[in-house]
Amino acid sequence: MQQQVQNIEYSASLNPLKQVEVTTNVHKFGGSSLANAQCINRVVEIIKNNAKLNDFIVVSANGKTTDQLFSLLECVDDKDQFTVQLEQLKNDQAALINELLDSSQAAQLLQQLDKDITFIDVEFSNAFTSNRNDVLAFGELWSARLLATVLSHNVCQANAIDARNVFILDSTNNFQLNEQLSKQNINAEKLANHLNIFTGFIASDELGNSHTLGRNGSDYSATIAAHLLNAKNVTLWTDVNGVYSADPRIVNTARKLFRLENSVAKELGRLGNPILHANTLKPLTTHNIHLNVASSFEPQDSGTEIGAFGDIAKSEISVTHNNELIKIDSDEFDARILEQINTRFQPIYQCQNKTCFVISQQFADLALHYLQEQGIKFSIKNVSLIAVVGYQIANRGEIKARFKRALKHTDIAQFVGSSNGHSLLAFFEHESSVELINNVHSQVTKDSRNIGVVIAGLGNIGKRFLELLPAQLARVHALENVHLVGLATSKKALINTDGIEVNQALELFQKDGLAYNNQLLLEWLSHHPYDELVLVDITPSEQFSNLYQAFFEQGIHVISANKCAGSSSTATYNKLLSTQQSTGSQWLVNTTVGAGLPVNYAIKDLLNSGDTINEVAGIFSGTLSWLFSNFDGSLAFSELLQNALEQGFTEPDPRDDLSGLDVQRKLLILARLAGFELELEDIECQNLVPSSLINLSVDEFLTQANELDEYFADKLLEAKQQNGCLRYVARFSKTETGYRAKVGLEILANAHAFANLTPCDNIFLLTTNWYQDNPLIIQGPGAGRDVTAGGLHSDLVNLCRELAVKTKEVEIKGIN
Ligand SMILES: NC(=O)C1=CN([C@@H]2O[C@H](COP(=O)(O)OP(=O)(O)OC[C@H]3O[C@@H](n4cnc5c(N)ncnc54)[C@H](OP(=O)(O)O)[C@@H]3O)[C@@H](O)[C@H]2O)C=CC1
Ligand SMILES: N[C@@H](CC=O)C(=O)O
Repeated sequence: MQQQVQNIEYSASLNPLKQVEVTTNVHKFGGSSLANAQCINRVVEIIKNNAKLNDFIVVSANGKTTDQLFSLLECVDDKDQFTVQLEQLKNDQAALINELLDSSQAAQLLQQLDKDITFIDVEFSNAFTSNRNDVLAFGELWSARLLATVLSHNVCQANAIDARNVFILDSTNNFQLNEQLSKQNINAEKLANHLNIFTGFIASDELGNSHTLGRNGSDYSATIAAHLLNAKNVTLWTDVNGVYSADPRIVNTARKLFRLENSVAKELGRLGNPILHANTLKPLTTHNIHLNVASSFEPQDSGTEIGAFGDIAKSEISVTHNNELIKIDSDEFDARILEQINTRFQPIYQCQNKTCFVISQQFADLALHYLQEQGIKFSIKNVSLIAVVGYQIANRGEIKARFKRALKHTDIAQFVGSSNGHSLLAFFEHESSVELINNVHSQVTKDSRNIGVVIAGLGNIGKRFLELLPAQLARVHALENVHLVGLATSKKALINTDGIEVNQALELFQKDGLAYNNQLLLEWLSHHPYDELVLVDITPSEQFSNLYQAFFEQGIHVISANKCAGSSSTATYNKLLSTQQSTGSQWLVNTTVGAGLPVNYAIKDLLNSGDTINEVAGIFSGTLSWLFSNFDGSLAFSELLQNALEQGFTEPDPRDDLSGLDVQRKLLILARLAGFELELEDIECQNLVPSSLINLSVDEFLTQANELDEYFADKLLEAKQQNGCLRYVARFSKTETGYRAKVGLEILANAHAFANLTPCDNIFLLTTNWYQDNPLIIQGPGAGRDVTAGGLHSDLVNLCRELAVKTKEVEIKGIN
């Protein structure tokens, strides 16, 4: 059982790193989630992993129990049938109890079950005249008692509560909930340091009569309980894994909506969404309760969170349809009748001149009966609806235009914006076809995928990347739905699921960033609310690169400037590649070699075109290129090194350049891209750092860097004596038996192609089958803030372009 040892928990919604006060949470499990012993065991696991003591667990009746009870009530004139069905019901319940508990644990529940079955039998003899709801209540009662007993024996103390002792409906006021009394009751009934298992669906009035809360009443029970308990979160654990941008059984490109603004969710419920029900959402208005829809069959999946959010969540658009509506027309409606219609039949639409309204067919009989009773003359028509729903969508001209475009070839009876502005409604006098619904969905949601970006590393290159981000987001169409949602350095992180204002990102990071650890970061990343999440790694950290495996497992995309993962061991690297490919994550590494130069892209293109890479050679270090191009003896080598550091060319620790490690890593990355399998140690490497400087801190090394001067002065003299120059060269070539790979200092003739570079330039010579006598050359600045940050932006744009054309079909699990 997950007990909060300290009195803190982490906010799941906006800033996951922020500690918030512990509050009561409510979890609701529907009938299909509790259908059999296996399902109940799964629910116990979910409770262990997601609930804490003092939380409320609201349960529906197991599986089809409510249907069985309804069926018994129908048997009023058929004793034989009643007896058979009652026996079946008893056996089913007893079997469930016996499967989940040993005989001593089960005894009391079985005894209680016998009593309940006798009660139903007696009620049958009375023709169920007065206590129908008492019979129906057994479904939830049995479910709550069983779960409480299983939890008590296996997890922690649990207490079953009969909601009829809590929720009191006022029979003198349209059976509205008596909030004050119900609040007192819930506080009196709950037990501290227990899990409180609460029956959904049922309530009673002040006279003690049982009532049910109607279709999907248990969801409603959960949100009422949350409201009375001042709970912050309600999770509806159900058989679907969230709310989609359209019914995924019909639209297989529907997107899961990870977050839905309260008012939009209510609108979906009002229009007949099969998961969100208008009543369930009613209690959410009063305080800031977040409602989560999650799957008990796939509890690790992020579901849909409903609450108060910022602009990113508010931009979500969905399409809902309803073929089971009737339109009632009359010119005899007066204010009193309209008020009754509004309170009793939840109209989806009412015409402006008040001569018609549209209601769900489930209310049709009641509504028609009511109008007849009132002597109103009216006509009715079956109609259907396709609605586009989103925050203040009625005011979004471009969506309205796209919706209309999708309906171009269809007869529309009415096209209106809802009075609350959150939906555009098109009514038809025929059923909406699957094709039409798909067409509307693809037209109105076509670029609504949200991409979150997290930047790790805000140093030399990271800061420049961030500086360039606002202009890129404003300028590049492919980045239209890209949102900066996280920033991290080694010490602190800022995550804001609602988006971090890009123009003030660094200030916000300084002000609001919080200490974090990788575990916390991974937890958030595994439940992020975006269609796609991109992590831009601009750290030099091997430890951070060890998280890639987890990122790829979560389907997160990575853009690396960090070279560690690309040059890790073959086993690690291959595992990363295979995970990345299996989950569809993208891994872009262009800046790991040559900064912004497109050498990685060039190698990939050559291979794609059927060519073979036979040799890669060149100057791969911007720092060493700059140093050796400028080193003519007029300044000490260590002075030049300091200068290269200040210009942002070097690694955070310049010994990674001087030791050859940086070049060795780059050669390995390119060789792997070219299709060779080798380890870093397979590349011979000349280390230019003397042993006296190896074990120092970076600061100590820089202070003592003049120890390098004599060695390099001698080397320069040697080169001059040979009429040559010093260059640190990388060479890889395919041989008959495998390959040869080395990086090291060479004296080159002054006329050599590698000798005549602009300081800091890299040069890559690619010798291939097709570029044999005249190798392909890529040359240009190979290090520095602008070119590297620019290269990372190029990767981001390329990635977003790929993601824009990615189609993801919904896998329907659990939806029936
Ligand atoms: N300079 C260049 O031209 C090029 C550089 N690169 C690569 O870019 C990367 C960054 O270089 P540069 O900006 O110069 O480095 P800096 O040292 O200037 O900045 C590094 C940043 O990474 C952060 N960081 C370090 N470790 C971690 C960690 N474990 N988790 C999260 N954040 C961490 C640091 O945070 P803190 O401040 O808290 O330590 C700092 O913000 C390197 O991998 C480098 O090889 C690639 C191509 C070209
Ligand atoms: N320190 C590196 C930076 C780019 O990778 C270099 O100098 O090339």
